[in-house]
Amino acid sequence: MGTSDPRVPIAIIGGSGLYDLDGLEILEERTIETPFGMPSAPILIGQLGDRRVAFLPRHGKHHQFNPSTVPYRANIWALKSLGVFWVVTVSAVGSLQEDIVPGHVVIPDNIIDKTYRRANTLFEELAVHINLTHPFDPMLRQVLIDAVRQEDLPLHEDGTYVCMEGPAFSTRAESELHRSWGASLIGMTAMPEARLAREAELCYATIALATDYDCWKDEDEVDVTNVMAILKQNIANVRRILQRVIPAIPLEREEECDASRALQYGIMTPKEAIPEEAREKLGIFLDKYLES
Ligand SMILES: CSC[C@H]1O[C@H](OP(=O)(O)O)[C@H](O)[C@@H]1O
Ligand SMILES: Nc1ncnc2[nH]cnc12
Repeated sequence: MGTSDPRVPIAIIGGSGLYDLDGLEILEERTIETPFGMPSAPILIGQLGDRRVAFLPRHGKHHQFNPSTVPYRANIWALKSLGVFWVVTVSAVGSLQEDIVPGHVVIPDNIIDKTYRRANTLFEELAVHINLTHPFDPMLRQVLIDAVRQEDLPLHEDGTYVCMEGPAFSTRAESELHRSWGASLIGMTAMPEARLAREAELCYATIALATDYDCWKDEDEVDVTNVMAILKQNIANVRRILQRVIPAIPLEREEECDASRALQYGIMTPKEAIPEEAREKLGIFLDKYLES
């Protein structure tokens, strides 16, 4: 595919245990250099029915990036450069609630960000303040909910995801604290990914698979081997959900997503004060507001 080829409207970002996508007719593996460095992996571009889909394994093909070193900004820039608008992500999460049993699917509706050593904006060279009240898009979440229901899988239709820095799992006291906040899930990757997606005016939602009860319930159970064992048992479910999600995304309703105009009222720095280099680097996001 060259630059004149049709845009790729949908992307799937795979988390732990999901390093490829089945059911796709693979068209190309695209290596994309970005102003933020290389993405986690070359991006697989494929076709499912009449829809083009990009797939990117968040932690790299060989899970070589930990949650703090994932190149989140490069990933978002690369997806934007393909013309992506709809981003569905998959994440393994710990459960903070008794009724979210390992193996259950959750479609989270909010996030508490506890990360502290990740670049958290695309816009370092200017001041941009986006609205992030609902970091997961309601319309895309509904598509995910419907797909999980059709698969008849145990589903929780909302929940707050606490994003911790990691890479170590929580202490018992932290786990109790997160529960006391009323949060449902603990994970390490939703931020800054969701925030950057919004800054890039991408519509974003997540399929979270509970893999463990974190340490508030199962002190000795939270380790990578146990998490991966649950993932292995359930990843076929996630793949089936994705097969339903891709054809169900309402491509014609982009403009109904708040994300499609997230920057409209957010750019504080006047055009004249944005350095030329930044205009070039960030033009993919800003040009529509700065031209004329
Ligand atoms: C493999 S256990 C911890 C690891 O799994 C989750 O990643 P992802 O959201 O990409 O599935 C969690 O956030 C940690 O990064
Ligand atoms: N308990 C947990 N804490 C943080 N990230 C996780 N990913 C899966 N289980 C997790």
